[in-house]
Amino acid sequence: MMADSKAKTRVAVAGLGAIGTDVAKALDQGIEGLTLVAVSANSPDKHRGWVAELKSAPKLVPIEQLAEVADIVVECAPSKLVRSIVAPVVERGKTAVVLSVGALLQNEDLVDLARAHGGQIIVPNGALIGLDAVTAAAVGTIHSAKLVTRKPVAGLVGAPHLAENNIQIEGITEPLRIFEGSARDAAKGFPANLNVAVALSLAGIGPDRTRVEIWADPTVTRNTHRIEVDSDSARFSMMIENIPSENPKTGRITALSVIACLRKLRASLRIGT
Ligand SMILES: NC(=O)C1=CN([C@@H]2O[C@H](COP(=O)(O)OP(=O)(O)OC[C@H]3O[C@@H](n4cnc5c(N)ncnc54)[C@H](O)[C@@H]3O)[C@@H](O)[C@H]2O)C=CC1
Ligand SMILES: O=C([O-])CC(=O)C(=O)O
Repeated sequence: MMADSKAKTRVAVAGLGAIGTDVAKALDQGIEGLTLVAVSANSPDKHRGWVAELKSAPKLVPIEQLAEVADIVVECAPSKLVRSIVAPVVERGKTAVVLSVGALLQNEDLVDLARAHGGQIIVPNGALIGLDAVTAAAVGTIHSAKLVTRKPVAGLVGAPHLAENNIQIEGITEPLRIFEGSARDAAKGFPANLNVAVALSLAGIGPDRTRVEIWADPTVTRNTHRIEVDSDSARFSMMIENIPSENPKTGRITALSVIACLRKLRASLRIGT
């Protein structure tokens, strides 16, 4: 017998930008076992038209209300809002899917909060490749983990690290290494660009031991991430070249990764860790 809508897990999307819009539309198109019940936007009036036309017609509510109406809240908002979106969710023993992973480092107690209340924080692969292999290797011992990111200039402008260190990238004609250091420092210096570094570090050996290099590269049109991991079970390196979405800082595959992650939650066949 088919499960009726009452048996479906209720999902809400916080932030209707490059990622959130695609995720909300995919949920509305149908994901096994899930139903879209609410969305949040900074300027609700801008979104009222298309949201009302969705089959599910989710409510447009402020982020503070999402945890009350949904079982799963997908955070796709600016990183400064992570705490206000995620805390009420995990406090109720519910699930938060977090995209602004970089901000988890300044809000590590959210994980404790989730543990204390039986909630869960899920970090999808997002724009990165290989977190399944990294989490598997981390069951054993990872000796080293490194991320090398190359982005077109448009994917990096405005990052605090550039202003703080007086680094000019507009108009460069050759690749320029603009950062080398830990994932923790990469997240501070590039809060809207380097969620991938923090995701890799949380999957593996943590933000202080995970090394990161960032290049502003006028020769690439894609956000390119290469991970290199050496462990007692395997050595691997993988590269992903992301086509930017309408937000040049965000790869198109990020929203697809969230959709794939949501599909896995209730799918009858689940592939990959
Ligand atoms: N984990 C990963 O691999 C990746 C993570 N990200 C991160 O995911 C987050 C979302 O990324 P994008 O969708 O590209 O950003 P975006 O800037 O396109 O969208 C964010 C949306 O949140 C909205 N917003 C702002 N204040 C709000 C409020 N008070 N209530 C509701 N909505 C509000 C904005 O108006 C905007 O539409 C960012 O923090 C980004 O850094 C981005 C790419 C990859
Ligand atoms: O890590 C991020 O925040 C975004 C990113 O590099 C990408 O989309 O390729």
